[in-house]
Amino acid sequence: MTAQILDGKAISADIRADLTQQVASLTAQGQRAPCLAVVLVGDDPASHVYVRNKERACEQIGIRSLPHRLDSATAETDLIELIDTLNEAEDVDGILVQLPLPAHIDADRILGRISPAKDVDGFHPSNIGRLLQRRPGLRPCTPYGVIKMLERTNTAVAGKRAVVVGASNIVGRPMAMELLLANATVTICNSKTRDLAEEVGRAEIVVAGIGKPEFVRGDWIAEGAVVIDVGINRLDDGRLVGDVEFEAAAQRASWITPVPGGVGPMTIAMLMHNTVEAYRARQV
Ligand SMILES: Nc1nc(=O)c2c([nH]1)NC[C@@H]1CN(c3ccc(C(=O)N[C@@H](CCC(=O)O)C(=O)O)cc3)C=[N+]21
Repeated sequence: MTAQILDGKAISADIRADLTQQVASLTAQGQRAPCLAVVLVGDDPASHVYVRNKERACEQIGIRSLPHRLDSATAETDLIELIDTLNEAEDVDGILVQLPLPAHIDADRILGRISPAKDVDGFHPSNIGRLLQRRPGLRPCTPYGVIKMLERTNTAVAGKRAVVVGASNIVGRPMAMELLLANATVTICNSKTRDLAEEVGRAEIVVAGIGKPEFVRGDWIAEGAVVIDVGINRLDDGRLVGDVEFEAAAQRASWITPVPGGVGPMTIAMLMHNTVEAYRARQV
């Protein structure tokens, strides 16, 4: 089998076009535009690129973006003060604090300070807890985007054997909860998993989020599996590769996501989706 490409860029564009229409109809009714506050601490060049991409997506959709670029030496107490101000601001619907934060700032404390109603990343313990209890609030963007991609393959997720490789707080764990919410039979693999090739080989849906270039070998993939690659790794030669050995996996999979142009653009689309959802939930 040779896999069909699951085109995250195209699906993301569809979702963003739909959001553009929704926002246009809100503002045509005289309502204010949704607003996303984006907080960036320090001068990590990759973070600046990501934040610029998020601002561009906002602009395209008609979401107001409110950037806060802070010095890398910013004290944790000052950042907390800013979060509190944004939590209180009537005209701010979503708050995104770009990760990673400088080492002297406790990221968990900051993420936990964001009002759950404005937590468009879906990282707040309250939103994670709601997902665990299958009454989701705002949902983590990357796993939510993966679910939207699976919908596009017309694969029924319910009853499928899904294997998530990686158990991080922002990808693996919430991904497993999303798949369980969709009634898949879910296995979460971690760095101690004994026979990873065997676990992956049983999967009808594989989601890789490990952060190691081409870590999942193509010959582990079962014939006809759907392969979702969340990894984005920049190699020394400048190439961008995922966590899956793409060419070999594509020989066996029914669907596969490319890197770039796969899950990455979906993360941004779902961030925009969450901002509009947070806006709607906050209107009277
Ligand atoms: N609070 C917070 N929320 C995040 O969601 C968050 C974050 N912090 N910190 C950094 C990571 C990373 N991330 C990406 C989103 C989109 C692409 C993306 O669209 N990538 C494109 C282009 C890749 C490239 O050329 O570099 C692609 O995969 O096709 C990548 C990475 C969001 N993150």
